[in-house]
Amino acid sequence: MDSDHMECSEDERPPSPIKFSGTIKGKGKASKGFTSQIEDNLPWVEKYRPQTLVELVSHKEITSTVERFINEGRVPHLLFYGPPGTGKTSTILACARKLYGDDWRSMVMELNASDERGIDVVREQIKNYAGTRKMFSAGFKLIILDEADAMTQQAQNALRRVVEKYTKNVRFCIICNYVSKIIPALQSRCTRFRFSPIEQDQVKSRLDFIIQSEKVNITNDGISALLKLSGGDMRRALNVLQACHSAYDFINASVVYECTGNPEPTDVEYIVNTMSKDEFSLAYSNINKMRIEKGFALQDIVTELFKYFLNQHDFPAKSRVYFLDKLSQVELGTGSSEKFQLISLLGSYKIAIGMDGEDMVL
Ligand SMILES: Nc1ncnc2c1ncn2[C@@H]1O[C@H](COP(=O)(O)OP(=O)(O)OP(=O)(O)O)[C@@H](O)[C@H]1O
Repeated sequence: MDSDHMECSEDERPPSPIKFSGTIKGKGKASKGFTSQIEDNLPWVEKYRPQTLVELVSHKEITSTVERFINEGRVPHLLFYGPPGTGKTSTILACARKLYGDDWRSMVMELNASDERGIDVVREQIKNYAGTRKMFSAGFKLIILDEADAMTQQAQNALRRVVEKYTKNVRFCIICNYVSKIIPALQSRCTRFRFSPIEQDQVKSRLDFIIQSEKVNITNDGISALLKLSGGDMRRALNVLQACHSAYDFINASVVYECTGNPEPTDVEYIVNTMSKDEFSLAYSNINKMRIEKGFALQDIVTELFKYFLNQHDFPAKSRVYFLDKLSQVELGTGSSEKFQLISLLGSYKIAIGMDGEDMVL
């Protein structure tokens, strides 16, 4: 069965002004016991990683299919793909717990395929691990191969033979963001499951639970901003929430935007205003000044403008299509000078609003 659910989308996030270190301290919890203190210091993504398939708030069709494989004792090699933070690793770890119970760690080997030591080391580890045969309740061991899309074609070809050779006593779960980077021969040996960005209401239900458990003081508009910025990436939602909670006693939308370094809706309005009303060089210096003062990456401005104009139905359709196209070109050009990109963005906007002629239907 092939459960394809979405296209992978690139997700390059800007550096956040308040960096999430993973060692954020709990607030006012010094009197707690040692175990609680360790728990308090855990990143929430780990503290609240679902332990069972039922606890996963999304992709129920995937979890129920995999659960059926486990119950029927017919687990195939698996290929989980999709954008970051959508529960691929959490799902396979929950499967491991279901398969092996409390002893799951001794039955599972987790490898990062992008490991700098290269495929030879990875292959050697797999061989050593897969080659040792034991009797287990499930009858096979599990090897989780994360970030498999970072492997070269050559390495993937080598892996193909390893998968074949040890199928008797090992199941592989290959995890990646971009399935197109996995060679067809490896794909065809696996049952593929596509993890789409998590629905907003599902992210919200998990956030609500954690907000209550951690007694986070957050407004509704703060939660909405979190949902909007996370774009279906649960890891990002939890990391930003924890970073905000550790830095502020009270969280609203502004705090969330400040924490992530993303432009607020009022900033976007300001940018659109100056682009529309001011002449080229003044608009350029206004946006540049704001960008430097507020520490925005140009890519974030581009992303926000893209979302803004996508829904700007008052804007003539022809101009809108032209500008959206130019925005995506600027986005693709990330890495070149931000100054030139901003000039190009502004120039495209001026051309777009100067466009006459018949309108198009979008
Ligand atoms: N469906 C879900 N239900 C509840 N929490 C989730 C879910 N998916 C993800 N999370 C939370 O987000 C964190 C990151 O998820 P996970 O590591 O499973 O993502 P991933 O898809 O493997 O990401 P990547 O591709 O970056 O490795 C988890 O630790 C968990 O806290």
